[in-house]
Amino acid sequence: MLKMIPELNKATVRMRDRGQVETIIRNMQREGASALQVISDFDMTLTRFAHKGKRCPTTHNILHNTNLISEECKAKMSNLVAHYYPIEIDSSKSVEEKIPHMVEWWMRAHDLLIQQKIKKVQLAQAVKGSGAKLREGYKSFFKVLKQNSVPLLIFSAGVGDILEEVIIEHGVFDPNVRIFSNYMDYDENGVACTFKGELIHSFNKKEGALQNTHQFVHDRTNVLLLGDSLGDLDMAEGVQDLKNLLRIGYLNDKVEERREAYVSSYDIVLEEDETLDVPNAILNYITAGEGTSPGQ
Ligand SMILES: Nc1ccn([C@@H]2O[C@H](COP(=O)(O)O)[C@@H](O)[C@H]2O)c(=O)n1
Repeated sequence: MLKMIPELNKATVRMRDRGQVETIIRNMQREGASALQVISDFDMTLTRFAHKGKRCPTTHNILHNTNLISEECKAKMSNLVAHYYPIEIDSSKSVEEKIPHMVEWWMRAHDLLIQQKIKKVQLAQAVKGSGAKLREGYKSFFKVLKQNSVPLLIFSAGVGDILEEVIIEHGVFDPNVRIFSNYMDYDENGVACTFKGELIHSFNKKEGALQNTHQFVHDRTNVLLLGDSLGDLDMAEGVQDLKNLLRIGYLNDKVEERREAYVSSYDIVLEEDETLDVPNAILNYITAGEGTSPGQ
């Protein structure tokens, strides 16, 4: 197997149980593309965490960086990030402790955004040149999924409207891609007036998945899951009759501090890896020879 997927030997890769990873991948390969679906987080998972030493924006930050937002609002949004992001990634706090803070962060940020009277028609232009970058290797990732008709469910606590613009800008909003996220609602003049539906934040994806099982594809029982937070681990909870689940986690920030928690939770951990090399290699392996029996 390792010969077939040499990317698993990259220095950025950590695995708790290499044998188990190999077994899961082999099972998935045996059943092929027709049994597979991919469920992925978006910000800092499909998008880059950093580029040339600079942090890349999340979907919330993209809006922040545009001229659709006043300077006063930008300052307030920055203060929110400075206060709440350290809580989000604090390995000394439990998820239960973090949740009230996350709800507060998202609600305060969404209130600020709605006060800005953002027009839907301005979003595409605003996203262009915002610095949002999908990870290196994204073209191959989206192409292989599209060519093999493998559904990709993007499950994001970001801003869905912005997320869509980012993947449209990159030319990969393909018919097999479905998005489940926080979307804005617009009034009759096309001005954002509220956020629709239940709020999704980084640590309620399990509840979101269980309450929205219709968002998932049910006849594909093998799932490749990609995330960057411990809150992403349960994104496949909405899939019925799940058979094989391989969870790949990007560990982007505070690596030393969070390594243990990530390695004990994700099957494969990618440390400070700005590429999709490993997911791509696994996808290529699974989809290459449906029904064939690959060598070791
Ligand atoms: N006001 C906010 C709120 C959240 N964030 C970040 O966005 C990420 C959520 O999106 P996923 O696609 O990863 O689910 C989250 O991890 C927060 O750090 C933000 O930048 N601004």
